[in-house]
Amino acid sequence: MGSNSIFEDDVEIIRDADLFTEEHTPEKILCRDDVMQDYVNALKPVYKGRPPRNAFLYGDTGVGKTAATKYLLRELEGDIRERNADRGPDEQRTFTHVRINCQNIAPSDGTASSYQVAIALVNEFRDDQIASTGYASREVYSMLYEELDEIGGTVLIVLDEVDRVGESDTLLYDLPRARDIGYVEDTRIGLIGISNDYTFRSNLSPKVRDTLCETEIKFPAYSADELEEIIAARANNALHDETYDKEVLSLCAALAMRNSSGSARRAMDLLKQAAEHAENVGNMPIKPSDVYAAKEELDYGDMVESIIDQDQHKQLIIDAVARLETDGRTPVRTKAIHAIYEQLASAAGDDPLSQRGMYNHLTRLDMLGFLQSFQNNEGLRGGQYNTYELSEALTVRQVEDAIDSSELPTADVELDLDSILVRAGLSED
Ligand SMILES: Nc1ncnc2c1ncn2[C@@H]1O[C@H](COP(=O)(O)OP(=O)(O)OP(=O)(O)O)[C@@H](O)[C@H]1O
Repeated sequence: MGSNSIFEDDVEIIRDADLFTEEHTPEKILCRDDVMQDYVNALKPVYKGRPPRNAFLYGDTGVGKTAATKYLLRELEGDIRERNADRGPDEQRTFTHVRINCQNIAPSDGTASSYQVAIALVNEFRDDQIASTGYASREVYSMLYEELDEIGGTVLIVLDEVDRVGESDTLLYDLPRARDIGYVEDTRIGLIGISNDYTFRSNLSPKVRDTLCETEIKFPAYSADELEEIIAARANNALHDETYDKEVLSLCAALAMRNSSGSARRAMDLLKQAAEHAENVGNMPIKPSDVYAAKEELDYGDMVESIIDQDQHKQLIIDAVARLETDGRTPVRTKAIHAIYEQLASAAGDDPLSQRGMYNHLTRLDMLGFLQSFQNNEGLRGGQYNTYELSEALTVRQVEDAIDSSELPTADVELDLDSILVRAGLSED
């Protein structure tokens, strides 16, 4: 059944790519027995038709918080449905759950307000969506409680990345109390907050903390063996038989352990990317070299992403240093970086920061590992000064990719570095 399509590979390794997506909920949650038992206990009241408990789940990225939540909510829903099937109309239990990722509704460099979370929740419940601005807060909250009241039974609201909910955490306080306060009559509301920010809990106002953290469940990082077990189970369904061996799985687990502090997501991404790499180059089975290539590709993308996550000033400074680097002028002094940065900021329609203002960002970029600094000492005459270049972890191409992908209009701006530097009173060298 061969195909002549140019899109066909000689070898096919991936059987079901959907199993590698974030949307996929695993059939089983492996290696999490203790945690799962605590979580099951926290959800039992819902099954029994009692007032729900609120819960706060925390742990590093990729340790199964979301997967465990999606899995248990699915189980809970199924078990309640089964239970209802055996009971009469008076004994039916209604259970509804929604999950919002607060990161998706927060602006890129800020936090989501209670107002924005409320709008997102209203839109989860309604077919006719409301706009994200233009309503008075009171109006939005009353729409939300109206919707919740109409649903009845128990409603569990899962707020993933709950640390992205900002200072005004009214909603986190009000939602679990809605019935006591009288905002809703019949519906019982439970809140599940998920976070990988350890400081978030202690920053909550005490009254919110006491409610949300009624049950706290800590998800520890996985060991390399656990990571291997988790990806082996996924590989079993997602990849064709005999396209991979234990060595490849161990390598993915070890690299995820070493570079990404026990993240199952990283181990999974490495395996998927290695499988794709093997298909592209025609390796069968997957080789360790495919895994290393996958690691390179993922690291490359991570760095680009983390530049995109920086605020505009920092992106422009990195862009300025990259341009100086392309021109062979790095390591370079602050004044020269500022001269180029100033032009880029103006081109981007930004008010350029003063050299001093920019310097704070520059030292931060050095600390964050985007830039590398050198201390120079020219004695009494020259004094002490720093010079900068892109850090070893960062290439000019990555910076260009990041600037291209972010919404900065400077990607196409050509600068004549020579004349800018001369104008700034900086000689050629
Ligand atoms: N114990 C497990 N068994 C099976 N799959 C798992 C397990 N833990 C994690 N995974 C898988 O690893 C990936 C990352 O897990 P998940 O999204 O649950 O992490 P998280 O802790 O919620 O991370 P984040 O804080 O970044 O959202 C998902 O593809 C998930 O299916």
